[in-house]
Amino acid sequence: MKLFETTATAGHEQVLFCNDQASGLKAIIAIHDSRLGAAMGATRLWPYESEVAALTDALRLSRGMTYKAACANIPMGGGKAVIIAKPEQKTCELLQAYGRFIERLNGRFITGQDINLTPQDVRQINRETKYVVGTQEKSGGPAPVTAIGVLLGMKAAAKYRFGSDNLKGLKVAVQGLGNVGQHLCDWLHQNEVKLFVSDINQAKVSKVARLYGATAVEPEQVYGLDVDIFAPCAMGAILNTQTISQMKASIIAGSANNQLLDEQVHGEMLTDQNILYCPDYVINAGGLINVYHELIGYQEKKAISHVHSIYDTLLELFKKAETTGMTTHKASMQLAEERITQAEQAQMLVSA
Ligand SMILES: NC(=O)c1ccc[n+]([C@@H]2O[C@H](COP(=O)([O-])OP(=O)(O)OC[C@H]3O[C@@H](n4cnc5c(N)ncnc54)[C@H](O)[C@@H]3O)[C@@H](O)[C@H]2O)c1
Ligand SMILES: N[C@@H](Cc1c[nH]c2ccccc12)C(=O)O
Repeated sequence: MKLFETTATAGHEQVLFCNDQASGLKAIIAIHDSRLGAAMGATRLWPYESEVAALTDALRLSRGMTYKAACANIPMGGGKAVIIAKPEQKTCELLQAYGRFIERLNGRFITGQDINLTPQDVRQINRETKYVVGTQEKSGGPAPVTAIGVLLGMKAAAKYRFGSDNLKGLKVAVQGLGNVGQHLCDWLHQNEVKLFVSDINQAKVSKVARLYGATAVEPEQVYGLDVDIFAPCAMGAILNTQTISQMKASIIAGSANNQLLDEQVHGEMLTDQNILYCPDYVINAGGLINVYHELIGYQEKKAISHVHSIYDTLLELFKKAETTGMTTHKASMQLAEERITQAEQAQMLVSA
């Protein structure tokens, strides 16, 4: 892998490889763009099969965070960190060593909880650095608010595609019943949708099926279901040639990051199949919005009202994509770039 070429192509500013021999920590912190402010991005712990896979994940996710912040009108940059480890290799020493690396960045990178980190783990990191947001004690954890954003995004898509944002009676399939997925199912149940759910964890499927009268579906069957909306809330790269070719849904609206395996190829494939795709970093920005509000003095009402902007942003993007003929993904990238340039110019005017 050509490191400088790869990182420069996607516009990354800085990538840090963190080694701590004593605790065995191996982490990568990717700062994609800090033109508008410190780079924000949660930390994921994952037993990557190779270092290249870890770096690739950090690079893709950090770039997504820049676009997520820009589309949500958050004056911050984008970053992401990955710790290469199995969950059972997590120790207090390892997390604290990681915290010291964050602290040394002196506020250039602000992080928090992502996959395989618990609130207790974040507390360990927090012992060594103040640059942590999204804890239970502060804004209360991002997942419930992410789910609200996804629900609003789904409503915007239904409005655009079906003429009404009332979801009642629509068939919705949710893939992944984790922190976000379960909150989303609760909202969807309240909105009287016909719910189909899948997860690789059978206990979660049984719980959600029982709570909300949802129909349980085998993980591999979720793509071909005859539903109106597909909500991917598990892992990335699930929108690929094999899965898209099975799809009957008219709308894709879910929380997972990096849903498109190949942004261009699979973005276009969705358009060709007349499937309205809600760009992941636009619809799943609720969590980022919520933790960002900690930095400006957290008030729940203000944070939720900010999350409501996801609805209008998506409607704007759907229109832009339709009138220009570009994919919704491309339209959202353009919107992000435009907002970053505008905000940068405004900052230059203020400092001149
Ligand atoms: N938590 C947030 O606030 C937030 C914000 C933005 C984006 N996201 C993204 O949303 C997704 C879900 O986040 P989360 O916090 O709920 O994670 P989570 O780890 O709590 O839940 C993920 C769920 O997906 C299931 N899963 C894994 N592989 C699967 C498969 N092949 N088929 C079906 N289910 C599978 C897991 O068993 C788990 O229940 C992730 O991609 C995450 O990056 C989360
Ligand atoms: N992980 C979330 C947002 C998030 C949660 N906690 C954080 C802490 C810092 C920065 C971002 C976050 C996302 O992908 O959007």
